[in-house]
Amino acid sequence: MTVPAFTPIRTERLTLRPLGAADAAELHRLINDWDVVRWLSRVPFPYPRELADEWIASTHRQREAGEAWHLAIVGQEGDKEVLVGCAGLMKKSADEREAELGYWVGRRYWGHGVAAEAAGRLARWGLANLDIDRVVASVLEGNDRSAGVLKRVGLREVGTGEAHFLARGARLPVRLFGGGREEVAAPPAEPPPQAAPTVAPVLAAEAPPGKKLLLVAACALVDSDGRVLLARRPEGKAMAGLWEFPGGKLEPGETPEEALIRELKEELDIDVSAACLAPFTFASHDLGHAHLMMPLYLCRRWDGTMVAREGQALAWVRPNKLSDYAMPPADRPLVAMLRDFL
Ligand SMILES: Nc1nc2c([nH]c(=O)n2[C@H]2C[C@H](O)[C@@H](COP(=O)(O)OP(=O)(O)OP(=O)(O)O)O2)c(=O)[nH]1
Repeated sequence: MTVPAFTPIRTERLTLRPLGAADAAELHRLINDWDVVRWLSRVPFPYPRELADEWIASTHRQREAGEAWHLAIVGQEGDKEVLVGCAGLMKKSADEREAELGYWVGRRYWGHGVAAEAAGRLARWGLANLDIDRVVASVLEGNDRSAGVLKRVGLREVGTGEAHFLARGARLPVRLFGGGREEVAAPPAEPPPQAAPTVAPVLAAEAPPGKKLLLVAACALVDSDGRVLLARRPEGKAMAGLWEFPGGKLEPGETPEEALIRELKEELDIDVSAACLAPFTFASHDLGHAHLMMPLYLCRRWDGTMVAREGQALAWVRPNKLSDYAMPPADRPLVAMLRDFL
């Protein structure tokens, strides 16, 4: 199996990238510090220098096996790249749909929000790109700084437990945290500007009662082998990491067919004519904040070479394998209908 090269993950100030042999000396210098190690469960103290080399090599094997993604947190000092700490996501097994988030930051970089920036981005990246639905973490009782980081990432405290702490040679109480896509969403956006008090009652009176109807047009593209195209919702969108039928929201004044022709061009660079869009079925689903009404079309003919223009992962899937892909809840009945029809 070939594992694609890992594309570094960037935040405003930091880069998360695989560790290399050249990081070992600095990693050792940062982690061989009781104030760092005393909060970490799987790290010995003192930390032998050779362990840094061994551990870095093991991170590559674990990533290739699809079990763990341990990454260097790297910052900039002037024009120099500096190792700041490490962050990782670990699965108990490759087919597990949950990953444990862990991180540490070298003492000299404390107090700058580095851990929350790196751990938050890694958690969102994991939910969008690994086949997981939940991120969990634990912190040693008394480590309030780390509990604060997890809360800023969006994880909720869900209970207590115990874990073995290697450097302390004991089982100790931990606080447990967890969260899914909803909780670990993108950082809160700027609050919308407050409407002037004189205007607000007028707006309220004009707002239609009931839930907003969200109109989305979607398409099952079917190739000559009878496989269906699924696209993965990218990081930053709601339900990131779930697989969906290409498509999108109707813009004002658009028909569903027009919206689909536009979306298929924008997302996949293909040209589709309205005559090739066959109405198939629809989804009607409560999204909480709105009600989704989504016609699903079938399309077997298009022009142009398909390109994932938004960097989204694509998969051509046999109808009987569609249910192996995690999809938004609204799509579940559609999958069953497609399987029966195709
Ligand atoms: N395209 C598509 N959307 C789906 C599917 N299932 C499902 O629940 N949805 C929901 C997810 C979103 O709430 C909504 C689509 O909105 P979106 O944000 O992806 O639409 P868009 O492409 O216009 O995106 P944007 O420009 O607003 O970012 O429909 C599906 O199979 N395909």
